[in-house]
Amino acid sequence: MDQVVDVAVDAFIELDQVEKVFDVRKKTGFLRRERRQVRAVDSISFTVARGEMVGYIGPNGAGKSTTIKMLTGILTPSGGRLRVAGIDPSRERTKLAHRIGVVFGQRTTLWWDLPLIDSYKLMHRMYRIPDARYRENLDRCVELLELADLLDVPVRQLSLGQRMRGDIAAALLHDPEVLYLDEPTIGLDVISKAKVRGFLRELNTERGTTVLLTTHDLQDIEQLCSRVMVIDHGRLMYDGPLTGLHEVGESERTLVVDLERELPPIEAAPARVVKVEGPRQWLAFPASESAAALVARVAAEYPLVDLSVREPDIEAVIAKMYAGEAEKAVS
Ligand SMILES: Nc1ncnc2c1ncn2[C@@H]1O[C@H](COP(=O)(O)OP(=O)(O)OP(=O)(O)O)[C@@H](O)[C@H]1O
Repeated sequence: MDQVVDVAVDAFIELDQVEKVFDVRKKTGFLRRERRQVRAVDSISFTVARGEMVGYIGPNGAGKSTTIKMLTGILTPSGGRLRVAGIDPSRERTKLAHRIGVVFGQRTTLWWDLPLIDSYKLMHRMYRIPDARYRENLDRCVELLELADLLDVPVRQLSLGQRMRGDIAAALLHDPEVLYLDEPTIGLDVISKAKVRGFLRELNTERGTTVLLTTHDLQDIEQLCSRVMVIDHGRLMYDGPLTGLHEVGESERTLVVDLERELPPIEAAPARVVKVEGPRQWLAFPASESAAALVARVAAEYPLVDLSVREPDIEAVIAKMYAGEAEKAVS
C-alpha cells in the first residue's frame, strides 16, 4: 500500500498533486491560431476530514471552480490523484453524485419555468430518494430555509436570495455527505446572507455534513469555517485558520466615520486615517484588533453621526500576503 492510501483513512476529500491543464486555441490572424496551455490547477495537495467546513478562496481565475468541477467529476484531472469518499470522481461520477451536493451561486439547478416544488419532485425521482427520507429532508429544508410560501412559485419569479435558498434545499434532498458551495451568498442582501449562513452552520453541526465553500466574502469564512485554503494561479498558497491568514497578510479593516463637521484627522492609534473627504474619515486598523473597542474610543472623543466597518476583501489580503513573502525573501 502506498503512502497516499494510508493518509486516506481519515480523509474524506483527498487531493495529491492534482493538476488541470486546459488547451486553449487563440485566433491570432485570418487563418492562424495559437495553441496555449492554461495551468488552471497546478499540483495541489490537501485533505479534508469528514465533517470539516473549509473555505476555498482566491482571486478571479485562481482555479477554484476548476477544482470543484474535478471534485464532482465534471472535469478529469490532467495529473495527480483525487478521491472523494474513496471514489475517483471522474471514473464513477454517477455513483459519487448520490453522495455529494453542489450549489453554484451563479447558476441554478432548478427548472426555471416550474414551481419550486416540481423541481424537488423531479429530484426525488432522479436520485431515487426513499419517500420517507425525501419527505423528512424536504420538511426540514422548508422549515429552516423558510421556503413554505415559495414552493408553488415558478423559479423564474423568485428573488436571488429565495432562489439560492431553493437551490441549497435541492442540493440536500438526497442527504449528501459532502456539499460544495460555489459563492452561495453572492448578490444576497444582509438578511438572506445571515439565513444561508445560519442554515449551513446547523447542517454542519447537526448532520456532520462536510462542506467546501468557495466565496469572495470573507465574512462567510469568518462565520462558518475554522480552516481556509487560499489558491492563486492554480497553486495552494495557504492552508490554516483565518486568523493566521490575517497575520500572514497583516490585513486591515476600515472604520468609516461621519463626523458632525470637518475636523483634523482622528487620532486613535493603532488605527490611522487613510482618507478624508469633508466630514467623512476612513481609518485603517489591524483586522486582528477589536472594532468595538476602536468605535468606543472614537465615539467618546469625537462628534459621530454615523459609522460602518468594512472587512478587507480577499484580493487585498492575498496581495498583502505576497508583499509579506517578498519582504521575507529580500531580508
Ligand atoms: N474550460 C476551460 N477552458 C480553458 N480555460 C479554462 C477553462 N475553465 C477555466 N479555465 C481557465 O482556468 C483558470 C482558472 O479558472 P477557474 O474558473 O477555475 O477560476 P476561479 O478561481 O473559479 O475564478 P472565479 O473566481 O473568477 O470564478 C482561468 O485562467 C480560466 O480562464
